[in-house]
Amino acid sequence: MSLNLETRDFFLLPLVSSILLTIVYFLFNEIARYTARVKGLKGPRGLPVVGNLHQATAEQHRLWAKEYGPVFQIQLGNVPVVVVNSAAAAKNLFLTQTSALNSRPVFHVFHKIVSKNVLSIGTSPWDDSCKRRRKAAATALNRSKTESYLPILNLEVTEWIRDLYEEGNGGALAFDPTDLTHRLSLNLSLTLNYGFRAESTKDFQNSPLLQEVVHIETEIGKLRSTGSNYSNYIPALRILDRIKEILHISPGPAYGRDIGKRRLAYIAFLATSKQRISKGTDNACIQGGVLKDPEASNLTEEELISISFSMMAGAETTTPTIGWGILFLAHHPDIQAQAYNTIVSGINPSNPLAPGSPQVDYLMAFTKEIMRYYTPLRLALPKATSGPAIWDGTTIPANTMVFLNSWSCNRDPIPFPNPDVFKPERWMKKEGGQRESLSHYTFGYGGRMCVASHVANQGLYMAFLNLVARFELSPGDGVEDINEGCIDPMKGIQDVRATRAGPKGVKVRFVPREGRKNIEK
Ligand code: HEM
Repeated sequence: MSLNLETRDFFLLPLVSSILLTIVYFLFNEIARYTARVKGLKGPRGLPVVGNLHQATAEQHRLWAKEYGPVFQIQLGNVPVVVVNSAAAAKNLFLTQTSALNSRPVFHVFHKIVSKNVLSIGTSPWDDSCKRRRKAAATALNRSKTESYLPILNLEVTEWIRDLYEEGNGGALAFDPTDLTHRLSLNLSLTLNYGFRAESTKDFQNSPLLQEVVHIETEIGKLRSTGSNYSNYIPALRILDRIKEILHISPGPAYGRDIGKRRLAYIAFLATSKQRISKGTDNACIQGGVLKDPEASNLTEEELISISFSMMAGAETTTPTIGWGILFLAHHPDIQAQAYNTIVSGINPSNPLAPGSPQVDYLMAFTKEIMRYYTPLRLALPKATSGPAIWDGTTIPANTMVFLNSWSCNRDPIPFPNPDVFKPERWMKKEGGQRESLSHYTFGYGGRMCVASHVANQGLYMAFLNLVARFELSPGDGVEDINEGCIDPMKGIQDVRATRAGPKGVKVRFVPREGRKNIEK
């Protein structure tokens, strides 16, 4: 009998102590979570331990703004996050108080495991080095430099059009264009950044380095994601991850470390750029611009690599934006016809990119409206306060994480009346030209806004312009292809928790307007 009791105690004691320890941990953790909140700012509290982690989507934040006001706080595990949801609030915080809201948060997974040594600009907290890197990249990508990149954009878009023609067998077959669009985006990033590209689809598929870049960028996107990677917000999960790694149950942090190391292979691109510049055989490109800029001569090797990382990350956002645009056009023959008619009436439709061709206002307005309506980066990139900021009398302390809900700002009825209606005309002046005073929030806002907005905007415009001028688009024949839900910015989204809001891959038919001749021009 006594032996039995001892045996039971042997098993009971550790069990009871671990249950007690867990309870104590949860109690202390809940106190920590409670005290971490921004004092005086309303917001949903969510569940114990996870807070609002399971609800953290841009659309949910937009709905909460109706209840808690345009600026409120959520809690991701232990971390309070201030969410900014209206155009006026964004102006008040990110523009009027820029210096307090210029930083980026430090995440456990990305900053301490994946990218310990070199950070891209978009993930760097604000300091002198970040300032230098951002200035160098912004100079190489400003409005006037964008002009020198037009031939690159033209070449890539023309190749993409040819690919769409070939893949669809001249309009006979419907197909999902995501892969081809991804290649366009990646080639754009490579050429813009380093001045060289994959010459053909074959080159692209056969190059282990390019295939590696595609894989690494996709994985980096996941490891950077603010909506997943729960160990960023729940410290206990970090211990569990480590245990799983030691017991070989899952790769755990080792996977992130490996991806981070493999990303450093992009140094090979940088070395090629440098060689070409020293031989005088370089083409206009961002790295060339940075390397030749006397003001950027003090950049260290790590800072140059950081700029490379930042440029490659941009490719990931171009693909979903073009993806939505293609689907929208395929399902809206009316808008397609209007866009085509404005091209025909304005410039030669078979060569809309001829040098000197005037900008087609309706197509530029269409480009902006696609960006507003779908908002591919719905929570922009996470920001952090570098000093105290004030909202409506409440102090948001330094080192608080802040989300700009671009999706919600783009649905703000004050700058955008009837925000749920797709209306390119909202961007155009009655007397012609664009309404320069109006801007969407898709490139972010304030001191850390996208440095490549001019180039990205021009690239998207050229893609849509060529698409409409060359093809008549229509949905494929499958049930999913014709379902109108696929162009709904909420129902049609591939993964609502992903950082980038891309469409589900559905099929589209690209029928050439004037047959092969038009494509070859
Ligand atoms: C459709 C295309 C693109 C969209 C929608 C987009 C959007 C954004 C957004 C929302 C941010 C964060 C802004 C903020 O925090 O306020 C950002 C930052 C950034 N983007 Fe883009 N981007 C695009 C293309 C690109 C491209 C092609 C490049 C590079 C060539 C690029 C380079 C950057 C960099 C370096 C930053 C970090 C800026 C900083 O932290 O100071 N982006 N972008």
